[in-house]
Amino acid sequence: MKIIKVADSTEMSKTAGEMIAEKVRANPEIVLGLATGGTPVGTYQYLIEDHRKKGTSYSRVSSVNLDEYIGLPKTDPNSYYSFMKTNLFDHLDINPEQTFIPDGSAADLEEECANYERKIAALGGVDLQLLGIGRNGHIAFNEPGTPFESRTHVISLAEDTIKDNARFFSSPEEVPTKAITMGIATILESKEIILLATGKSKAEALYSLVKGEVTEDFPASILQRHGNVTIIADEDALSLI
Ligand SMILES: O=P(O)(O)OC[C@H]1O[C@](O)(CO)[C@@H](O)[C@@H]1O
Repeated sequence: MKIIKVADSTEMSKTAGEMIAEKVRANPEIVLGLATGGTPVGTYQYLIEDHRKKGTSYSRVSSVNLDEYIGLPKTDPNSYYSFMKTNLFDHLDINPEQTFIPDGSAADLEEECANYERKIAALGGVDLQLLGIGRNGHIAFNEPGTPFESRTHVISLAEDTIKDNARFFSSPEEVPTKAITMGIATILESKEIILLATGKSKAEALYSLVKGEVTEDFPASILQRHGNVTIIADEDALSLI
């Protein structure tokens, strides 16, 4: 694993944004795997600025998102569909029909999971996957205990995750308790992974990710077995390493 230590979240966003924009310019048909949460927002702002100033084009890029809440309509500001439109897609020249997010309102969720896997396969897999990390070690919404061989599936969110994500909602009771998430095996098939983290609250998680035992109790630990992972994190998040 390659670790890039930066001063703060602004520098992290710039470093990650530059890497991603460069890869898009090198391969205009790249398949990007995209993440939500607070951490990647600055990176998306960098990509938008780079698109405006340098003209990096996303017209032939495809994207697949990691996860989506179940039970929120797409139009809800807290759905990841809305998050991606607001924070990224509406500001790029990406074709909305080439952006894929699991449908958390699908009538048949199992079928939706199988369809999502088929979509990723039809795109030829993910070239570059952006990841955040939960304090409990989740990647996407793969909570502790999720099998490493899992593919896109429905998951019940851990109490910790509901508490952590309550900051985006008016109250913890409004946080959905279930989600569709790409599986761990699905994520591991990405050709390249960039994981972002900032702040002291992620320091223990980064320690376990880099130095801990590879165990399903800490899903992100499996990244030790992937051959092309770059962690971009600030000094606080890397303070235990
Ligand atoms: O970036 P944040 O908001 O700390 O979230 C970390 C992780 O948690 C999630 O938001 C899911 O809870 C992921 O999408 C993200 O990678």
